[in-house]
Amino acid sequence: MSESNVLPDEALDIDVEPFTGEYPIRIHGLRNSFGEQVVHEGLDLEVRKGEILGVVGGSGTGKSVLMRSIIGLQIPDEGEIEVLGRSITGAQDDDDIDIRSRWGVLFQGGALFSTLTVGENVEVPLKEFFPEIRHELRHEIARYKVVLSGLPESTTSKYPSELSGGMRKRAGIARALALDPELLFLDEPTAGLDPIGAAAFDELIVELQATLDLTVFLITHDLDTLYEICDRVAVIADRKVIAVGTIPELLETGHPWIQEYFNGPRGRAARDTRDRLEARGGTSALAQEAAERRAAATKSADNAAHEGPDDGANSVDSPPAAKA
Ligand SMILES: Nc1ncnc2c1ncn2[C@@H]1O[C@H](COP(=O)(O)OP(=O)(O)OP(=O)(O)O)[C@@H](O)[C@H]1O
Repeated sequence: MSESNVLPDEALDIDVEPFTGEYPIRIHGLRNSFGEQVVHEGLDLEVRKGEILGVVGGSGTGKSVLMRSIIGLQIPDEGEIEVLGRSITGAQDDDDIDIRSRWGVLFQGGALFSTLTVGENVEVPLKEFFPEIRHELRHEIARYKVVLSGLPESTTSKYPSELSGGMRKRAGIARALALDPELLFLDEPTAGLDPIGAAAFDELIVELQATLDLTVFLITHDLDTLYEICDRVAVIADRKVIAVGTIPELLETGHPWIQEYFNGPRGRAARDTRDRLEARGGTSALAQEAAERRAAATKSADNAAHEGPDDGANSVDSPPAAKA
């Protein structure tokens, strides 16, 4: 990293005590509905500090709605959501320190502003929450976040349309990290990426989690991601979280959807790769082999479906299939 990427310690010297409790996200008795359709009913979930929690469930089971509820974009019918020790459901607009500055979000499509450069996109939350930061420092922070997300520094001045799907996801991560968040929300981050890009993105998430001490809420259909980087997995079915734990713990529940999801052919393949490579050691080797297996899966899926991958904007995969 160049000298210019080193930030002064006081760059984002915001007067907020980091959360020190055990569960930065607590949800109790959540109910969400759209007209007649009840999406969640009596949903409970606790996310542990410092974990990467994978969130899985069939298509339309309400994973994204759950994420939107946690970050205050969806007002629930009932229930209590506490984030970083503060009630989201009871939050007031004029709360002194805006809780939204303490999380970063990567939405499914990346949701970058197409008319802004990558650097300007990263600067958007900085301008919103810290308008007093002088613009040179803001540019510097943006450049730093771009590099932190594994992109060349030159990407800062590029427009989203000039980037590959994988680069756009990384740019989305750079923006999600703009405010040095404690929580990172990712909605299907590897969907639409090529297999090697998906494996590299998994590695990025692990690195960021470890170096920035993040708690990560990760919605995914990608079995490799679940096996390789998630500490625990929460399964949504029947309008609630039916189980949460490590994958071996989930398998002990005997729930048919869980069995089919993790013990189907793709689930077994993901697990075998993980086991083999753990025995050998080394996450890079693991990522490489998983990438090769993903490439093979992609090829066979492409042959079967005769469909090309999209640009990642709205890619949704049906469980129990692994991400193609
Ligand atoms: N704004 C909305 N208005 C009406 N219905 C909605 C709205 N948002 C979500 N829904 C419905 O809520 C249900 C859950 O949607 P959600 O996007 O959370 O599913 P999901 O589990 O993330 O699915 P997928 O895995 O396919 O992305 C769906 O049936 C969806 O149509």
